[in-house]
Amino acid sequence: MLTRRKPVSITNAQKMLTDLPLRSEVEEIPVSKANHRIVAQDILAPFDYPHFRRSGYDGYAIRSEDDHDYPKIFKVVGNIPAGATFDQPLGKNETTRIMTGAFVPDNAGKVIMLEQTREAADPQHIKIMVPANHSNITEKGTEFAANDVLIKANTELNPGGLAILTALGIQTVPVYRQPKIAIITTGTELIRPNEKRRPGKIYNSNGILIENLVKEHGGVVTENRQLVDDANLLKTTLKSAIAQNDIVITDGGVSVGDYDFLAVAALKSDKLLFNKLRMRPGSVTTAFVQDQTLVMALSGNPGACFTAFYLYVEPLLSRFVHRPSRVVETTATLVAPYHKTNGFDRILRGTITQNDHGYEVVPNGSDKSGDLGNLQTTTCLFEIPHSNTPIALNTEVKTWLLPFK
Ligand SMILES: Nc1nc2c(c(=O)[nH]1)N[C@H]1C(S)=C(S)[C@@H](COP(=O)(O)OP(=O)(O)OC[C@H]3O[C@@H](n4cnc5c(N)ncnc54)[C@H](O)[C@@H]3O)O[C@H]1N2
Ligand code: MOO
Repeated sequence: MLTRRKPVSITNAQKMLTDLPLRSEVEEIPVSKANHRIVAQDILAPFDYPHFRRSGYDGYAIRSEDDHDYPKIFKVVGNIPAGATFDQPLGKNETTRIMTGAFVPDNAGKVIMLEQTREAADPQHIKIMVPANHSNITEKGTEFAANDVLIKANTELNPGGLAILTALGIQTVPVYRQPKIAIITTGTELIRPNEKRRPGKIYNSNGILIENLVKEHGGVVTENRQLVDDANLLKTTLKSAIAQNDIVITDGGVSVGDYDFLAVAALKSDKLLFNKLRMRPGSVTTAFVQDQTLVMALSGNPGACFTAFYLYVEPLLSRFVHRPSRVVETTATLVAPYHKTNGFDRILRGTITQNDHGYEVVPNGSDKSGDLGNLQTTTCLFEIPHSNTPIALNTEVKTWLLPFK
């Protein structure tokens, strides 16, 4: 029997998901594996950085009190390559040859660059021609004092951050655990890429779409199953995916058809959040909680699947790791005509450009739920609000900028 569904606005659906608690946890992982992970607490410097005085140039280290009356001959009492140390204090008008990055003797106050020196008659001596304007020494603790914050909590690490941690001798870092995501695509019409094309069958494009969207946004895909439409098979697959993952994403079988078994699972679930949205494409997007695990049931239509991923799933993946959503909501001026009217808010795949006045948006080809030709080139989604009359040109429309585009 057909059950009437209660349509929910995009904003309300997003709020229902935002209010849902997620199982965020912290784990300690090697810094070498932490690129793009979100740091779970302030990371403090374990020591002053640099932790010894370092020469900024290849040259000669001298005492500050000898730094006058040039040109002047100094006695060379040592040679300090990078990586070595030098314990003996410099005496009056004594110097040591020193290389960039090398340990500066404790009582040296300056490094004179090689270019400002000349060989003396005696190889044990060097002639320094002019004074240096700067000490040319990087003092201990110049960049960080011990206990300074190196990386703030909730920061996404990047290669630069990994370098900072490594320079400070930090080998592991506490980060938010990545959400474990199971993907279940459904449909007896689906075939795999290596299968022969035949009438009635289509290649499963949403499976690879969702898997890579999830990975791009920091989820770990634990399984990506493709099921024929079979109520029992779905039931057992769903049960095991729910038990082992933080979020389960399903695709297809969520409308009102004879084989739409996900729609049935949603109605029987512990908590149905929504199974009809006031938006198109993606009106059938459904969310429910079963055994404390969220199931996001996306439409089988590729355009709807793509749209709903960005509006509902990406924010969940970001929130799981305490990162702001990468789908940035803004407004843009609609600068191409759009004549269709809709009872539901229509979300168009668009192309965004920025000029001195702000963003401008135009539809990027088809707005059809079942079309996928524009998924590669779409840079934003934007909303044509429901109305009986066509939207006027140059109206400001709600727009979501898509990441990785
Ligand atoms: N009587 C009604 N029929 C439909 C309604 C309705 O309200 N009443 N809603 C329509 C809308 S809107 C949508 S959207 C679709 C949603 O259907 P489902 O989410 O249940 O998805 P399916 O029926 O399984 O498939 C829809 C479409 O997408 C193709 N598909 C499915 N899986 C994949 C995949 N992995 N990769 C690529 N393409 C896929 C599938 O073959 C269908 O063509 O329902 C309308 N019907
Ligand atoms: O719900 Mo469908 O995705 O509008 O076309």
